[in-house]
Amino acid sequence: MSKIKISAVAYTNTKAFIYGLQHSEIINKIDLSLDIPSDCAAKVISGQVDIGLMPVAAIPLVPNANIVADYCIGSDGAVNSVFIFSNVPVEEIKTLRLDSHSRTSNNLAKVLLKFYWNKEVEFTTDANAKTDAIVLIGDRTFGKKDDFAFAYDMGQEWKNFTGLPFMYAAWVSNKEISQEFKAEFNAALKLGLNHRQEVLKDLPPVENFDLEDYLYRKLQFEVTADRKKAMKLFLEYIEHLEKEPV
Ligand SMILES: C=C(O[C@@H]1C=C(C(=O)O)C=C[C@H]1O)C(=O)O
Repeated sequence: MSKIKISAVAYTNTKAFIYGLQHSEIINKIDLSLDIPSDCAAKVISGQVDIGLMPVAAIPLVPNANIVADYCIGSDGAVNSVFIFSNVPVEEIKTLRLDSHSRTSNNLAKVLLKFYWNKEVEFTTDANAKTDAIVLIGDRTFGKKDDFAFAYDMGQEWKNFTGLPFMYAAWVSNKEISQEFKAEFNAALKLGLNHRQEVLKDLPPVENFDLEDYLYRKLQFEVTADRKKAMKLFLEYIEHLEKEPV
């Protein structure tokens, strides 16, 4: 039987899931690659893999997309790894550099700036551009909050805006996946979440960053009804962004 190809995120937020997959029988039935989120998205969209930990903003681009697991990368309020870092308060941001690793958080920044903060901002993907503010996600943000005059946690800002939790990435397939495999996959992800203490033991400490708080409290991993509602609302806002004349 050919193996199911899976692309997972290479960040700390996904370590418990990886632990679960690696400590379950399912590891022999999958081809696992670890990628930055934007590459996860590209691989699921192109069909290079069958399942990916897909940035939710890019789910509409996946042919035959299906969420295949009960677990995700989410938060309810602050997540502590998805930021707008800025030299000026948000009211004064005129230019913002997006993060090439991201699909969801770049769009979340656009949605929040336009619909919550009512700001027209110029966005760039040019890594060398000098801007008032930047989007930064994942491990590269750990312990960096104090390096900037302003750090806006976008999980918290989304909660302030909508009252809802958030879902950054979900396990999405681009083809029919058997119930049997889905059940085994879910069980493996759950096993990983139940072994977060082991995961923590293997992580090198990070200055100015509480990894335990991150893995147990800031990150929330369940695909709940409210998180699905948030995803739907977020995707609607993204559509409105795209319909705006430039
Ligand atoms: C919480 C996070 O969630 C993520 C953010 C993503 C994005 O912005 O596209 C995609 C996957 C997740 O890794 C994070 O990376 O810090």
